[in-house]
Amino acid sequence: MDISAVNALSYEDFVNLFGNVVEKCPIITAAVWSRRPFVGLKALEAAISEFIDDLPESGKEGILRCHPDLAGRDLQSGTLTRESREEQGRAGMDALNSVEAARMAQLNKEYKERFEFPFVICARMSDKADILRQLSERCSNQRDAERARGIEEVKKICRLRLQSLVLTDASNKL
Ligand SMILES: NC(=O)N[C@H]1NC(=O)NC1=O
Repeated sequence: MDISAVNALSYEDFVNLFGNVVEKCPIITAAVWSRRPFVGLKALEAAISEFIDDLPESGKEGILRCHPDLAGRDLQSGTLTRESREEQGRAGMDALNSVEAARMAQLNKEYKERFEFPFVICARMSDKADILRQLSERCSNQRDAERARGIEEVKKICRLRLQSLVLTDASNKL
């Protein structure tokens, strides 16, 4: 799918296709449609980043709170979004042994108690050992730094989701 095809999409089709590039935040996609025409995929990505950066801190925390825990309840009950299921699966989150699963659950809980939003990391750029290590390390960060770090991870997830949609045949579903 080239950028002229992206620019030609109605807002309904645009939101259908790109609505989950930021997890469970289709409002972001719906808002950036107004920024067409995009000169390329990077410009679309930049428009999403700018929208996020312009939000108040509470809005950024809201985005983080829309993310499911890694190896959490949604994964166990099969209620993850398709994108999140693939990402968590690739990082081995669906194949933790009982010791790893207990550690992940405990650290996710500690993280949420400390920051009041979930730990977010771009799972496709990590593996389970790295995720556990970073989760443990990031638990001792300051809240502001951790909010900013989580948002940087959201942007990495978004970039990879956009690339998979535009550079593969997924867009043929339109
Ligand atoms: N909590 C969290 O990081 N969730 C995610 N990360 C990712 O790459 N996909 C997700 O759903």
